[in-house]
Order: sequence, then structure tokens, then C-alpha cells
Amino acid sequence: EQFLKTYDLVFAGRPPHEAAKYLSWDQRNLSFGTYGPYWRNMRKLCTLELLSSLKIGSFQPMRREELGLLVEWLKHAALEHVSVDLSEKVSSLSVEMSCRMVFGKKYEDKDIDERGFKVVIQEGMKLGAIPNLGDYFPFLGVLDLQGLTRKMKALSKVFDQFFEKVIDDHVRAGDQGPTKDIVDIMMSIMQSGGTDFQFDRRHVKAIMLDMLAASMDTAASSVEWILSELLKNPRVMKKVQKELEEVVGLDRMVEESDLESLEYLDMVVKETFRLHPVAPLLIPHYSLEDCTVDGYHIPKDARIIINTFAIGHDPNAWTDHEKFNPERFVGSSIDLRGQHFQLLPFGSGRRGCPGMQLGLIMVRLIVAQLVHCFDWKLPNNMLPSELDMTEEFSLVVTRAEHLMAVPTYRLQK
Ligand code: HEM
Repeated sequence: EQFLKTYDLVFAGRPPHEAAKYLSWDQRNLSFGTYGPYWRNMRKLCTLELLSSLKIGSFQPMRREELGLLVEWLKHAALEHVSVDLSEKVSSLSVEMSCRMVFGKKYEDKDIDERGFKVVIQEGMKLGAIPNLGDYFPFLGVLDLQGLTRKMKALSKVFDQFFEKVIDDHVRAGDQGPTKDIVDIMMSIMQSGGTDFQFDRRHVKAIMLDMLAASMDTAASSVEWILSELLKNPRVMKKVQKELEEVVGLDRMVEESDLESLEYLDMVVKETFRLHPVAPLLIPHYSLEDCTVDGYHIPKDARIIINTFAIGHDPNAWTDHEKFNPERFVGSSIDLRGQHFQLLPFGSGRRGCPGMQLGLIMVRLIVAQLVHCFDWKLPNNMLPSELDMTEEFSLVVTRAEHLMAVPTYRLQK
């Protein structure tokens, strides 16, 4: 609370970051942008133009359509009683939703690189998370002892070529009607010349990657962890399904307008974020000046790592801290929007996640739909207690093992 609220401004910096230099057009993005007028202006622009409630709402039909396609695919799998790779399916869904929101259409995997979107973005996330000697000892950065700079340069070329193609496609297509994707909006801002700061193709590309990387993996991993906990805790799964039956009914699918009535689902989401925050160390903060916090002197230019995983598992903050128990939130005012410092999956303050509203809609909608339309069983008679919950380290923490489960369709239509 002292770092993110009391002294929020002092700790609103981001440390110099080799990965951001290469992968975000010289820190022109938001996530790793150094604190200052450029970052403030860009953050305002993204919040108002790209991530406003109105803009998020305009993508609702697209979310419904993409999720509908997945449900149809799963219905076939259900008829054949086969086990499906939920991690892979949810991740692809999230890629498609993010691409359509940012680029206005789906590109094929091969359009970016023979490895495909997910692999390329995940490689960027890994390169951003690996401790890089060059970040701590700039003179060593030049020597590239870990070979990271070489990899980052190669990857930045891949992104640059692909994003140039996306921009060219938008220029060629011209005005495509009322639903504007994120590239459309940024292109019109660029062409209008109406910003107080320089805004060219490099800025468009940096924000494109920011929006894509920030929404794809975070939402998919959150859904993966929630579904894992539901499969591990059949009592909770039944209770979520019962709530869905009462609010939605078994004769139709979930709509976004149902979400606010799903109170128990909301508790399940909070409890999963407590135990499995997908960005467990947030993004590193950086002190802009000397500061004394709780009697400790923190010098200017210090890296601040906030361990929300440890906070979520802290027995001083949570009773039965290792137990998955959504009911702990009954009658509690604790939410996850950054006002309650024992639960910070989106961070808090100036650097808190600007995509929280969109992220929460995506996560709650996908989980609600999958659990409403299908019953789920672990494959090969695996017991819920046997489900492996090992994590894989990156900027966004995913499951180490893919989540596999067998669906059975449960709606009446
Ligand atoms: C469940 C989904 C999501 C989770 C859990 C999540 C979590 C986070 C966290 C923990 C941070 C770092 C906060 C800090 O350093 O203090 C962050 C930053 C950020 N997020 Fe999200 N996020 C999600 C979805 C999204 C979406 C959908 C977008 C946009 C499309 C987005 C855009 C960003 C950006 C641009 C930043 C950097 C903000 C800055 O440094 O000013 N996020 N997010």
C-alpha cells in the first residue's frame, strides 16, 4: 500500500529494460515506458480511446461469435466423448479475440512467422522475464553474454515486418465502417496529428504489441487456472453451475449482460487470482527519487518488485491461506480492483492495469460459458486431487502441463 498508494508517484517508474528497448520500439509502449510526459499522454490516450467501456462494448458481438465457435467445436468433441486440450483451446480463443480487437481480423499463424502467434508472443514474454545481465550492468549488455540481445533483435524484426504489413493493410482498406479496431483508431490519431507528442508508425507498432501481449496470455492463463481449480474442487464447480442455471437457465447460452448477476462466479475468480495471480510479481516498478518507506531508505533508481503471490498466500492476511475457498468472500468488501492491498492481480495506482475491465469481461465470460454449456471430467479416471498444478515461469505464469478434460454438453438446445 505504501509503494502503490502512499508513494505511488515516487515508484511509478519502470527500470531500464533491454527487452523493451528491442521489443517495444525503444520503450515507446505503455507497459515498459519510462514515467514522464510521453507515458502519461500515451496512457491517457489508451484509456480513453482504446480501453473505454464504450470501446470494449463495441467488441461484444465479436466475443460472442468467437466463443460460439469454440462451443460448437466442443459439442462435437462431447459427442465423441474425447478429452480436449483446454489450455490450447482457450489460448487459441484468446489469440483470435485479441487479434480481431487489435487488427480487426484474424491473421493466419504463418502471416507472422512459421512458429505462429502464440509461440512468438510467448517467446517475447520469456525474453522479457529472464533476468538479463545487461539490465543490471549496462556495459555487459554490449557483450551479450547470455545471447539474449541476438534473440531479441531477431524477434523484433519478426514483429516489425508483420506490424508493417498490418498497417499497410489498414491503409489500403481505408474506412471500413462503424466498428473500428485498435489499429484503425491509432492510425486516425496518427494522421490527424492531434497529439501533443510525436506519434508515428513506431508508436502504433509499440502499442499494438502491448495490447496484444497484455491481453492474450493474461486472460488465457487466468481462465486456465480458474478451470483447473473448478476441476480440482467439484463442489465449487457444481455451485457455479447451479448459479448459472438459476441466472441464465439451461435453454440458452450465457450473455455478457448476465455476468453482473453471477456473484458466486465472481468469488471463484477472486479466489483463483489470490492463489494464482498470472502476473505474480506485477511488472517491476522503479523509484524516481529517494524515499523512506517504513523507516527503510530506498534510493532513487531502485527496482521494486511487488510479490502479489506471497501476499495472496500470506497467513497473516488470509485464514486457511492454502485452501481454495471462494466462500471466504461472502459478505467481504475485498475486490480485485486495486483498492484492497491483500488482493492485487491487476496491480494498483498509476501503473495498475488499464485493461482490467476488458480482462475481467473476457475471463468471466469464457469461464461462465464453458462451465454452463458443458460438464467436465478429468481424463483417464484421474481423481481431482491428482490434477497437477505446477506452474511455468514467465512474465505471465501458465500451467506447466496442459489442462485436459472431457466435455459433456448440458444445455437443452
Ligand atoms: C486477466 C487479465 C489481465 C491481468 C491479470 C492483468 C494484469 C496486469 C498487471 C499485474 C499489470 C502490472 C501492474 C503493475 O506493474 O503495477 C498490468 C499492466 C498492464 N496491462 Fe494488464 N492484465 C490483464 C489484461 C489486460 C488487457 C486485456 C490489457 C489491454 C488490452 C492490458 C493492458 C495492460 C497494460 C498496457 C499494462 C501496463 C500499464 C503501465 O505500465 O502503465 N492488460 N496488467
